[in-house]
Amino acid sequence: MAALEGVEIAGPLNERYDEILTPEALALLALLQRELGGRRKELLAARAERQRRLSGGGTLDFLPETAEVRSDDSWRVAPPAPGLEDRRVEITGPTDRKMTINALNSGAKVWLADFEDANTPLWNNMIEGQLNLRDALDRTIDFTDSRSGKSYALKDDGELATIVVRPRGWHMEEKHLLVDGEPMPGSLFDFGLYFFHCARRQLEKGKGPYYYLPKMESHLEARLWNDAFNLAQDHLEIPRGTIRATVLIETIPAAFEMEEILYELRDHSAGLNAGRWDYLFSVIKKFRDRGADFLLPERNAITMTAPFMRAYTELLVRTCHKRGAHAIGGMAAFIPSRRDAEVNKVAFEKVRADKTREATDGFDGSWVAHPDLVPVCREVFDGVLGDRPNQRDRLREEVRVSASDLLNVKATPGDITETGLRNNIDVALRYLAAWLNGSGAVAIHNLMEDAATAEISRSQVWQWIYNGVSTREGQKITKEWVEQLLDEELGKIRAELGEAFNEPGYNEAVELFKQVTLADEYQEFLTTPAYVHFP
Ligand SMILES: CC(=O)SCCNC(=O)CCNC(=O)[C@H](O)C(C)(C)COP(=O)(O)OP(=O)(O)OC[C@H]1O[C@@H](n2cnc3c(N)ncnc32)[C@H](O)[C@@H]1OP(=O)(O)O
Ligand SMILES: O=CC(=O)O
Ligand SMILES: [Mg+2]
Repeated sequence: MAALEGVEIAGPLNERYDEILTPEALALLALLQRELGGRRKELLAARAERQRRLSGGGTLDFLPETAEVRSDDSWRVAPPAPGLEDRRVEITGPTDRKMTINALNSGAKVWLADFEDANTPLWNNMIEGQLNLRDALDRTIDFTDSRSGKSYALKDDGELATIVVRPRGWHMEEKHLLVDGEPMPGSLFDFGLYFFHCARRQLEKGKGPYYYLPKMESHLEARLWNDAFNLAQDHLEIPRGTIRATVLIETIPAAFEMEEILYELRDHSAGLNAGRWDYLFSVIKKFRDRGADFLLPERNAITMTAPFMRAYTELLVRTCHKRGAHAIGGMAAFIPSRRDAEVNKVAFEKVRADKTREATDGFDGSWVAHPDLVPVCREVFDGVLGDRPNQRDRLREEVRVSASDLLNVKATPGDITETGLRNNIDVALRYLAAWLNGSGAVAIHNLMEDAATAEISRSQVWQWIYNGVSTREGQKITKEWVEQLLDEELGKIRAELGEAFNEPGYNEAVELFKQVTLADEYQEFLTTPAYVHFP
């Protein structure tokens, strides 16, 4: 349907979707795409070019052409915006109606409202998520669970978390909105719709339009975001610098450009976050064909104390605080259970230890995946921060991190075992089945799984096959063996789920799994071929 000159909506217009896809909102999206879409494509091509260099034996290093940005001590990012001074606990999660209310009520300082790792980009999820955010700001959101009869409503405004929206990354497209015949970039679609509908609503409440920016690979990608912000602010006559964005440093190339990323976004910057799961995925992806020097142990064996992970988080805190920016910690994957006291105990202990390390290292706050973990994270940061809203004054000037520290992957302790291989297969299958069914975040074996963690699982399998790796037990990992284990793991899931086993869903998951692990060519993102499965 042509909604505006050159703009076509190719998805169904369900109830209330016209409240989000208004001609004025679509005009902003078209402007963003027409002005910035070409540069987005060039930057994606630059990613591919960098990959060719890495696959050819190249390396990553701090950029000589931006040395001045790093050595110039005079610049700082903008001061924290209202609602973002104190970020000691941030809860993350998808934007369905119940989770929206639960997250806002959770007692966390910030809610990362997720259109990305924790979300399946079904058309319905994208538009209804925008409606839920707008309804939450208008306080017209409520929800009654038809099964339990439980009703949900927002607490008073003063008790709610500050909303920070995470749009999709630069690589994804929203195929249900075409501008001049081309799919709209998912990033600009999510950013633009939230900005159009909620920027003024947020300002009226004394806060602002805030974002988390995922999966960037260079400071030039940050510059593109900054230009999108200026374009959108000018278009709606909202002063430049009103938007604030926290960038996830979750790719290995971006770790070499942290300071430049802050610089590009300095008038809009709200700091950096250590997105550990995508970071691990990126390390595997970028060096997937480089043999033993870049082989990590199986995913459950890799911890934040591995030397290359410490180098990255230490550098992140140091860089942020040098520039007056917040440094926010990442996600410990342990999920509590309200039904199993032992699972709960383990989750609390693990999360407490993780948050303690972060708070001691100088982070200003951190993420949790579940409301029951909010008090754990808050207590730990209260212990370090006391009444101070953050510890940006802890400069960590003693930290020294070199390029080789960031790339020191092979010093990571741990093994590759048959159990680890089976776990990667099992988790990837279960996650893919859930994702295709519309859930982008799920608890599997008491761990939070989302797009980033699933990327690690499937990339490890591809990397082990490609590099002819043998398990600790001495068995070589081949396509044939993986296919055999795939059948076995699928059989176990079928037996465990019984009648709940969704045969067509798992068949699709298996097909996708094979596509992203057994094909000779590596797929850059699991979600790209997966998205093709949606109408
Ligand atoms: C790598 C990264 O990017 S990390 C960030 C992205 N990942 C995420 O955001 C994951 C967020 N977490 C989640 O989605 C969920 O916690 C899951 C899927 C892992 C587990 O969810 P569930 O199985 O529903 O957990 P559980 O049954 O214990 O939930 C208990 C209650 O807490 C609520 N809840 C759980 N997690 C969240 C959350 N993140 N936000 C809001 N509410 C939540 C549930 O809705 C449920 O509410 P109810 O009692 O009113 O029905
Ligand atoms: O988005 C966060 C991550 O760890 O990935
Ligand atoms: Mg991520």
